[in-house]
This record gives sequence, C-alpha cells and structure tokens, in this order.
Amino acid sequence: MAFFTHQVCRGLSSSAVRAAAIKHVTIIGGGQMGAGIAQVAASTGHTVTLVDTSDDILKKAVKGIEGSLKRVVKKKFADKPEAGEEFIQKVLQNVSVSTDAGAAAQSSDLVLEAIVENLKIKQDLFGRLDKLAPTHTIFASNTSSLPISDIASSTNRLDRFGGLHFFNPVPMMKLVEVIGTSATSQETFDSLLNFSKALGKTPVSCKDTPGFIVNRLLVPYVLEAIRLHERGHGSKEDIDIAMKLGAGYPMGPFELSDYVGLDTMKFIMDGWNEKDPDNPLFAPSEMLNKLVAEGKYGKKTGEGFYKYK
Ligand SMILES: CCCCCCCCCCCCCC(=O)CC(=O)SCCNC(=O)CCNC(=O)[C@H](O)C(C)(C)COP(=O)(O)OP(=O)(O)OC[C@H]1O[C@@H](n2cnc3c(N)ncnc32)[C@H](O)[C@@H]1OP(=O)(O)O
Ligand SMILES: NC(=O)C1=CN([C@@H]2O[C@H](COP(=O)(O)OP(=O)(O)OC[C@H]3O[C@@H](n4cnc5c(N)ncnc54)[C@H](O)[C@@H]3O)[C@@H](O)[C@H]2O)C=CC1
Repeated sequence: MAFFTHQVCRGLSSSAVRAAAIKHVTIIGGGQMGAGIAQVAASTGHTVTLVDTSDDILKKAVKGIEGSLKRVVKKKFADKPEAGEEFIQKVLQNVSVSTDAGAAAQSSDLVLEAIVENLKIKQDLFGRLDKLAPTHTIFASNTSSLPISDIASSTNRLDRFGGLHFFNPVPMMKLVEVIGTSATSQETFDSLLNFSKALGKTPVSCKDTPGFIVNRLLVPYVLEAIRLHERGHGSKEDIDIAMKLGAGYPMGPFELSDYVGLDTMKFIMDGWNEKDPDNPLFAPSEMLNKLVAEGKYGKKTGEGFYKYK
C-alpha cells in the first residue's frame, strides 16, 4: 500500500510576502475548471489568456464565463444593475483567448493547466512549454488525481512547479489545495499560496500524496456509493437523498459524479486501479464504463447517472 502512504502537510510559510507576485496567467483548458479559474482570476484583476484546442471551444468557454458572471453579479450588485454590467465588461476585458499555448506562455507569470486527466498529455504539454516560457514562469497543474512530481518530470523547472487544485464550481467553492513536491522551492510555493489568496480563496497546504486531502477522502466515499448501488443495496436516488438529508452534503454522490464529469471520474478510477490493483475499491465499475462508452459524461453532455435535458 505504498501508494497511500500517510504524509504530513507542509506548513504555511512566514516568508509568503517575499514571493514573486503573479499578474498574468495562462490557463490551458477551457472546460468547466479552466473557464471557472479564468473567471475568478480575471474578476480579481489578473490578466488571463485562456487556451484550448479550437476557437469553438473557446467561444463556448467565454459564453460560460459570461453566464456565470451574470449569476455572481445578480447577487453582488443586486441594487446596482448598471454597475454589475460594467463589472462584467471589465472582467471580460481581462480575458483573451488563444489556441497557441506556446505563444501565450511566453508572457506569463503562471501557466496553469486544466486539460484532460491524462498523465502523458499533461507531460507532453509542459515538456513543450518548458522550452518556450520565460525562466521566472511558474508551472502548475489542477490535476485531481495524478502526482504533481510525475507531471513536472517532463520539464527542467522542478523547483518552479507545483499543484493548484481548485474545486467545482470554481466561482462558488472557496478552497484551493496548494501542492508542493519535494523539489518545489519555498518561493514558488509561497507565490502559489499568495495567488490563491489574491483570488479570494482559502488555500490549504498539501504534500504530493494521492488525492491530496479532499479527493483522498472523497474518492473512496463516491466509489463506496457506486459499489453499494451495484450490489443492489440502494437506488441512486435514495443514496443521493440519504447523503443530502442524513449527512448534510449539498449533492449526493451520483449527482456529484455527474457534476464532476464521468469521463474525468473514469480517468481517476483507472489511474488509481493501475497503481493499486489489489484494492477492490478501484476495480473497474461496469456501470461507469458503460456510461462513458456511450458518451454519457454527466451534466456537461446532458446525461450521466441522471438525464438533464
Ligand atoms: C463513478 C466512478 C467514480 C470514480 C472516482 C471517484 C471520484 C470522486 C470525486 C472527485 C473527482 C474529482 C473532482 C475534484 O478534483 C474536486 C472537486 O471539485 S469535487 C466537487 C466539489 N464540489 C462540490 O462538492 C459541489 C457541491 N455542490 C454545491 O456546493 C452546490 O450544489 C452548488 C453550489 C453547485 C449549487 O448550489 P445549489 O443550491 O444546488 O443550486 P443553485 O443553482 O441554486 O446555486 C446556488 C447559488 O450558487 C450560484 N452558482 C452556482 N453555480 C454557479 C456558477 N458556476 N457560477 C456562479 N454562480 C453559481 C447560484 O447562482 C446560486 O446563487 P443564489 O444567489 O443563491 O441564487
Ligand atoms: N471536473 C471537476 O470537478 C474537476 C476537475 N479537475 C481537474 O481539472 C482538469 C480539467 O477538468 P475539467 O475542466 O472537468 O475537464 P473538461 O473536459 O471540462 O475540460 C478539459 C478541456 O481541456 C481541453 N484540452 C484537452 N487537451 C488539451 C490540450 N492538449 N491543450 C489545450 N486544451 C486541451 C479540452 O478541449 C477541454 O475543453 C482535469 O485534470 C481534472 O481532473 C479538478 C478539480 C475538479
């Protein structure tokens, strides 16, 4: 069980104020997480370049940011709709889009990826950008489940590489897990902590251990729910109601799975199964595999465990 060795979290540093400030951010991946992070960074005065593989995806991402900003503004500027509209325009001006990650990285203090949960693809991306980004640029990953040190290994900037793990939906969730590997410098770690605070989030400090803090606890919980349902011991509806009304969670495990995305869930589960093949919790789930094979990824495709159309 070396994969799940217990380690202690790194403490918040008193030297945090000396770390270099992050002003311009390149975010790679304009899906639910990347778009959410771009929104929050732009809303807090950072300039952001959002990168994805096509103009259509980027158009959809910006539309999503605008929609989410409208929800934020409705509350924040309830009595001043004109000021709200002004705020939205100002935030959108802070966001530019590009399909050229290399060009975007050249003027960035931070390159943060939120692309597909696949180690090889993340390594390829950072390996390429390492040759193009300025020396001072910090690289970070929003991975849910992959070791940060494995992703960083494709670069020559191990001291300027860390994890910044946001939560979905990013505009609403207050937490950011800041992950330092054994090679991450204190200065880099402090910059990432300060950046999280500048976004208005509450950072917690984590070691590079499987699932960091939240997913180390959340993944077994969600998987147990799926196993319980697969054994025929509860309908997904009853399990969701039970966890909402009995444990006070805002969403039940099946609703949460659909919200996160079943494709991402499958990447996580397959990756952990590969690393810990004797653990029955991570054995393939027929139900999950079937839904993903049918393109039913959850809320983002209109169907997963539940239908959303
Ligand atoms: C199947 C096999 C599985 C294998 C692996 C297992 C994996 C296990 C899981 C881990 C996967 C990896 C994920 C990860 O790395 C980390 C995560 O992010 S985990 C997910 C964490 N998130 C949650 O737990 C979300 C829980 N839900 C909520 O907090 C609420 O339900 C939510 C805020 C989403 C919505 O609130 P709700 O009251 O239900 O609905 P409303 O629509 O009324 O919204 C309330 C309020 O919030 C505003 N709002 C909501 N979303 C947004 C948005 N995107 N932008 C702006 N504003 C938003 C909305 O406008 C409402 O405002 P009011 O003023 O109150 O009207
Ligand atoms: N969905 C969730 O609740 C959470 C996900 N994460 C992590 O964030 C990352 C992204 O997840 P989501 O936003 O949910 O995925 P998503 O599927 O919504 O978005 C991923 C985006 O990345 C783009 N992309 C893929 N490869 C790319 C490349 N090489 N270059 C540029 N863009 C590329 C895709 O076109 C897509 O728009 C994953 O690592 C995931 O584990 C972290 C926290 C929560």
